[in-house]
Amino acid sequence: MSADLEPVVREQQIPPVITIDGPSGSGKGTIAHRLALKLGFHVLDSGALYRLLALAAQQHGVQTDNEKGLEVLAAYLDVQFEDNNGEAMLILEGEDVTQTIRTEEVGAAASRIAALPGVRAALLQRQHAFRELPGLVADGRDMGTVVFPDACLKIFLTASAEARAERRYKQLLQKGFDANLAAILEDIRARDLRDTQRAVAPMKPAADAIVLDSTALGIEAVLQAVIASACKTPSLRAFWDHLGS
Ligand SMILES: Nc1ncnc2c1ncn2[C@@H]1O[C@H](COP(=O)(O)OP(=O)(O)OP(=O)(O)O)[C@@H](O)[C@H]1O
Ligand SMILES: Nc1ccn([C@H]2C[C@H](O)[C@@H](COP(=O)(O)O)O2)c(=O)n1
Repeated sequence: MSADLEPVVREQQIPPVITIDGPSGSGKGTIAHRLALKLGFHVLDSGALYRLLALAAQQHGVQTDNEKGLEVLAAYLDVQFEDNNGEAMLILEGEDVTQTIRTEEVGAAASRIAALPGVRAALLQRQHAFRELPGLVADGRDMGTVVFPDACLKIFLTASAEARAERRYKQLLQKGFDANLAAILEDIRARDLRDTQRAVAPMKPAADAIVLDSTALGIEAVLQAVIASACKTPSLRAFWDHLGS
């Protein structure tokens, strides 16, 4: 943090939170990181926590419907989020699993265990712990509705399932993986359905969220739209004034 930003940060009693919720591939993670970098805020990728728990369950032979077993695993989950030249490095029980947790298989397992109320409750405190000065940008499905209902700015980022599948397809090809667009679209639709239809903390925009459809918008245009909303948010004003000066 630069020395001249210190008085701005000292004025904040409770660290401000910006939430970015939305379905898989809507661009939440990309926008959350870009925005956090601009503001010098921390980042919470809450989906990564569900993915880490799903992977740990797989490694320890805990079934995705074993709620009690998953709750215990969540309570003792040994994870670290480390910074690797500006990129998050995810360590599970001492092993770098940054890439391993990004497969569609782990994503689908994460979506299944995320429907269990005990699992969500067990991960709540870990998510709250990310709220530190100078502030936090949190992305997920229920950041604005359940985890940080008092967030000063709530964005719900969406896009058509087709556009999201296309983005994921390109991302996989860029990383050198084999990919099948039709299969990705099917996975995305199945995940949307599970994430929106579950009884507890379903994915939906908070009543006070700004809904942004990025189907026809590039990353830079989405970032500018979010920044425009952030500039109008009173508790973030001092940060933007500082950045502009
Ligand atoms: N507006 C956009 N236009 C085109 N591509 C985009 C846009 N936003 C994000 N992308 C690309 O789409 C891919 C998925 O983005 P990202 O990982 O940020 O989505 P996400 O919502 O966080 O997904 P998940 O919930 O599955 O983690 C990335 O390759 C990213 O560069
Ligand atoms: N706040 C959150 C974040 C994630 N999940 C679940 C549902 C998702 O399908 C899965 C993986 O998330 P992703 O990494 O794709 O963002 O985890 C959730 O229920 N609540």
